[in-house]
Amino acid sequence: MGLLQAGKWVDKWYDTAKTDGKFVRENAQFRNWVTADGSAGATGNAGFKAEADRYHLYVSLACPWAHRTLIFRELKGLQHLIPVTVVEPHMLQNGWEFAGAGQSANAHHIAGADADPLFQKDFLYQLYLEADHNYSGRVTVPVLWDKQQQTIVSNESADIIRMFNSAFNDLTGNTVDYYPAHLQAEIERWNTLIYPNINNGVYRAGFATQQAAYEQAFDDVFATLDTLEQHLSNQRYLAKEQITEADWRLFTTLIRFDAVYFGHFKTNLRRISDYPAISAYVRELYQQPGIAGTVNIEHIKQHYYYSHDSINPTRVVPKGPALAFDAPHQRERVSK
Ligand SMILES: N[C@@H](CCC(=O)N[C@@H](CS)C(=O)NCC(=O)O)C(=O)O
Repeated sequence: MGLLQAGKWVDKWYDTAKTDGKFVRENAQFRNWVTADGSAGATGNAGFKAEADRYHLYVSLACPWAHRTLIFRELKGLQHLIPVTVVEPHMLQNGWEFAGAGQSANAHHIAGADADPLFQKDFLYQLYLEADHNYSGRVTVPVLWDKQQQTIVSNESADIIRMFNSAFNDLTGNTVDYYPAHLQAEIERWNTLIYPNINNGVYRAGFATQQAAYEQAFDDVFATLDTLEQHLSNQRYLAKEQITEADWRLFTTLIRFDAVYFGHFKTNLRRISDYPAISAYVRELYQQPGIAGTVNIEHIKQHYYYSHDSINPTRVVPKGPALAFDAPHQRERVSK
């Protein structure tokens, strides 16, 4: 694990020395937007028009942030417009790597990872350098690449799913809206609760290097899960009557929770399977068309347990737990 400093790869772990052992996530730096007509989006530059055979998505199947973008690619019928490349789950001294030549010592090829079809790179950091040869910062997935301008459109999943939600509608004819105007305030309210306390909350617990920082994150995670359990006991989805962006953003953390966060990140007060409403809600989302195919528990477990050797130095990957996301959910019984 490492980062780029003025275009040079440096192998070092997160620095929590200056933050009392707290993990502080760095902001994504490529923040352009694909739009229907190529006009500028909320941030970044204009010039990224929604077109077929122009954009390429790089993801890890292990990563909850990248997972959001894969889900929206499915839900919005973008599979034929935006090809996807999956990195190896083991993220080691060279960061994320592609299948094929040049693997780091210790890295094993895991089924389902791809070579880089655009540049035949070995490592994801080399793709970042194609976009900016002087880049300084973390090298993260997801990456939405523009083959025309030969640059990264965005490496921020929250933005990429909003682009996928609407920018390509004229090309796909798929107008299902996961961020509808009348629910936006409520979606934002949920995102504001769930991002720091759940999505990033499990990371704050897992990457904390001091007891107090860990315990604060742990308490935030379980206080918020209690709030969610109560809400989802009476409401089928987060924002009223329909599945929205807020549900999918929550889903990618919940689906990983019992397999990795409970053990590896020590968020172990309760499992998701101990929460009746939340666990049925996860099963309902998992059983939506196209979603099960985006969930790869093997990549998820291999990534976390094998890559983070400061947390799990033996790199032994657990066999369990048994998971039953296909079991009946019976969420139609919950009033909307
Ligand atoms: N803000 C980014 C965060 C992405 C992110 O942190 N991805 C992780 C994998 S789950 C990563 O690539 N980490 C590598 C690193 O931090 O060096 C997003 O949501 O897109």
